[in-house]
Amino acid sequence: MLTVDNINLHYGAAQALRGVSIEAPMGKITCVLGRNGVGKSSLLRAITGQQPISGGAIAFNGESLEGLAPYHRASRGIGYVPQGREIFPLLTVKENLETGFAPLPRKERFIPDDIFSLFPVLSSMLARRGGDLSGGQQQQLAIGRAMVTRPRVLVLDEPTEGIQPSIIKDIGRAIRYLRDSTGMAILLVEQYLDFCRELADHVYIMDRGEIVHQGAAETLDTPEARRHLTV
Ligand SMILES: Nc1ncnc2c1ncn2[C@@H]1O[C@H](COP(=O)(O)OP(=O)(O)OP(=O)(O)O)[C@@H](O)[C@H]1O
Repeated sequence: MLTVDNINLHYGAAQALRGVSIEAPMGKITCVLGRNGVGKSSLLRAITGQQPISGGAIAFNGESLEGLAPYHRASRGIGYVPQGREIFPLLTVKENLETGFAPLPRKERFIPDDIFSLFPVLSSMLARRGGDLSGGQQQQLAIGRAMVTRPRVLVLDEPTEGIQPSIIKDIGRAIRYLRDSTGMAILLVEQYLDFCRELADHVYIMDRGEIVHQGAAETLDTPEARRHLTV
């Protein structure tokens, strides 16, 4: 499992994470909910190594990730779907998927077929430029690109942001399939409560840089949980 233990994160003098601890077990979907600006992306940037932490520890299956660059964390099996997708607009869909080869040994440098079964639209658009895809198609491409790296932990930053309902359903289905077929740990941060309630095995709520609630998905319906999620 992925373990985040009591981490702090600062941007200069401003503290974005305060003593955050979460666990993302293998074969489970763990969801971190919170309003804008509470520190959800900072948590994922700490896990993927994009942003250094100023206290605490992050480990995968008991091995510390401390000091490892994002590239090395990807080789250890941490796959990342960043907020806003970060598709390369001038590369084709196929080339975007192939950027996921970077952390892989040579014999694993191929695109797994299940990406195209999950997201058939990608197979019909392999030669199209990433920048010409719709937002929903780009999100599917970003998840596909992370799958190319054969992650053991998949970390997703607001996968439903700006996406139409039918594609949100496809993305939810894909995330469930990945949990059930590969047994990977899935950690996603979201503002969209219904998406998390349907998908998550375990939820955390963040508020102002801290974890303020945790429990099964059904506990999101308690007044105390709601209070942290309403503006
Ligand atoms: N590069 C940065 N430099 C300085 N402050 C930052 C930086 N990135 C984020 N912050 C601040 O840290 C806090 C947490 O931001 P973060 O992006 O982690 O929140 P979030 O919950 O992901 O929000 P959103 O849902 O809007 O993406 C915010 O107050 C934000 O302004």
